[in-house]
Parts: sequence; C-alpha cells; structure tokens
Amino acid sequence: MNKRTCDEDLSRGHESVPITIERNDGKNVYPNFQYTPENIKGPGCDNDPSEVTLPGCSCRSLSCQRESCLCLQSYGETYDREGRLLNQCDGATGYSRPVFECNVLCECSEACQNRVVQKGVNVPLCVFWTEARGWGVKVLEPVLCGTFVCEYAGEAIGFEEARRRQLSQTAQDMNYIIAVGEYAGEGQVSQTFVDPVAVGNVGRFINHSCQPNLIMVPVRVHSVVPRLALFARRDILANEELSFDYSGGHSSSEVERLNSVQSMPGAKSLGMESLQRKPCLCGAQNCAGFLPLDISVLHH
Ligand SMILES: C[S@@+](CC[C@H](N)C(=O)[O-])C[C@H]1O[C@@H](n2cnc3c(N)ncnc32)[C@H](O)[C@@H]1O
Repeated sequence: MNKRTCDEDLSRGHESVPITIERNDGKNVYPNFQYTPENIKGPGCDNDPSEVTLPGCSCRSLSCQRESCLCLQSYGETYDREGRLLNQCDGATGYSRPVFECNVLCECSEACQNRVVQKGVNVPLCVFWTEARGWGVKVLEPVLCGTFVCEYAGEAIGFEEARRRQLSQTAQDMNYIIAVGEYAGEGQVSQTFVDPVAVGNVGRFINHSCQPNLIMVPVRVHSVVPRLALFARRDILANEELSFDYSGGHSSSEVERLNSVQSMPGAKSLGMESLQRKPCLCGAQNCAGFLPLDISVLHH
C-alpha cells in the first residue's frame, strides 16, 4: 500500500493546529461533512450552545484561586497547573462530576488555569484508514495522562431527533450519535445527544475501544450545553490510535451489551427490531464483543 501523509488541514483553519489526513491512494472515500470546532444547535435542542447563558466570576487575577473564585468554589478544581485533568469520576454515582470552566464573562485572564477545553485542540492529530474499522485518529506526538485531546463536537440534538436518526440507520451505516448522561441530583439524569455526521469535528473519526486511552468528560464553558471533551486517561505514545468507550464507561447508563437487540422485550413496539449489534473489533483483552448501543435513545 502506498501511503502518504498530506499537508492539508481537514479543519480548514478552524483548529489552532492542523489536523492531517493519511490517505491510501484515495481508495477510501473521505466523508463529506462540514467542520465545526464546537457544538452547534440541532433540531430539538432547547439551548443554543453558542449563546452565553452561564455567569462569570469576578477574579481580577492571572489565574483563579479556589479561596476566592465562584467558579472553582461551586464546582471544584478540574485541572492542574499544566492544564491536565485531575481525577474526575464520582465513584458513588458512576457519572462524571460537573465541570465548569471560566468563560467570556469571567474577569480572570486568558491564562487562567481553569480554561482548557475552550482553547481547542493543541496536539497533532492525524486521520488514517484502519481497514476493518474505517477511519480512525492517531496522535503524532506522545501525550501525557490528563491532557485534553479534542472534543466530540457536532449537532447538539434533542431526544426525539436522536431517536429518529438512530432508528433510520441501517446495519451498514456508521453510528455517530453519542448520548451522555450526567447525574443531575435527586435521582435525575440529564442527557446530551451529539451527532457529528453532517457537521462535526475530528472527534467523529475516533473509534470505540473496550480498553480506551481517552475518557469523555462533559465540560461547560459559557453554555448549559456541555462540550464532550476527550482527555488522555493514560500516557499515550506517538502514532498510537486514539479511542474512547462509546458507552462513556458509566455503569448506570442504559447501555446494553446484548448480542441481539431483537431479543429484548418490547423491541418490536419500540421499532428496534431492525437494529443490529455491530461486532467490536477493538482487539482488547476485555472486549465485550459488540459496540455499545445506548438504548436510552430508543425509549419514549
Ligand atoms: C464515530 S464513527 C468512528 C469513525 C469511523 N470509523 C469512520 O470511518 O468514520 C463510529 C463507527 O465506526 C465504526 N467503529 C468504531 N469503533 C469500532 C470498533 N471498535 N469495532 C468496529 N467498528 C468500529 C462503527 O461502524 C461505528 O458505528
């Protein structure tokens, strides 16, 4: 196979570092989609992610301090001095705890430690053809544990629209809709649905693994709609393929690892009899055998 690395930037200048594509003689069709570095409002989403709806802090400092900053006092510190993620998972609920970065209304400087995801991709990423799993993404330089890699950005859509799009897919279609649940207190779970198939960023090319090297964390900057941020969950080597767990790794979401959706009670009435489970080809020792399918999208 005659592979070559192209200089072209698939983000077309939307990211601060170019995102390259490794093509193999153009045999594999590169999908046609519109690049967006951040979520945009899609059908059924109550809030426009570009609107500033969250308040800011009044720290007139280079970087916010926990003792005086409203953002850090309310939600805790998320990043260390190098901007790497501190431990995020709430062992009690299995959900990520809320992350709020300082935003455009905050009076702290652009250098504030609590501004990471909003600065965008800062590691060299390359989209390449994996053969069995279609396109994938690798990182061209080593990345340390906790480093922000990229968002999973696309159209933020509502529940009904996510359900409609999910059900209209055939077994051959790639599935891009990610459903992320967050514990919202008093037994409530708030869900965010992002579909990057038509409008999306480099995250749309990242494959699933049952033993991933990235973790997805919902991060809010100026909007109540979270940005689905992917951080290194361990040190990653140069040229390693990037992956995350499509189920979010959260035990309490309704992710089913059934071999056959058709065998589920009520599958027919939910219009799910046409859904096929896709074999997972991640190659991990603990591989569940099938890609996660978030059936919470499919319930009324
Ligand atoms: C978000 S896309 C990932 C990028 C995709 N490979 C492409 O070429 O555009 C998700 C789709 O990629 C494929 N995929 C991702 N991870 C996979 C895995 N571990 N095993 C098999 N297929 C996978 C599945 O078709 C899945 O629906």
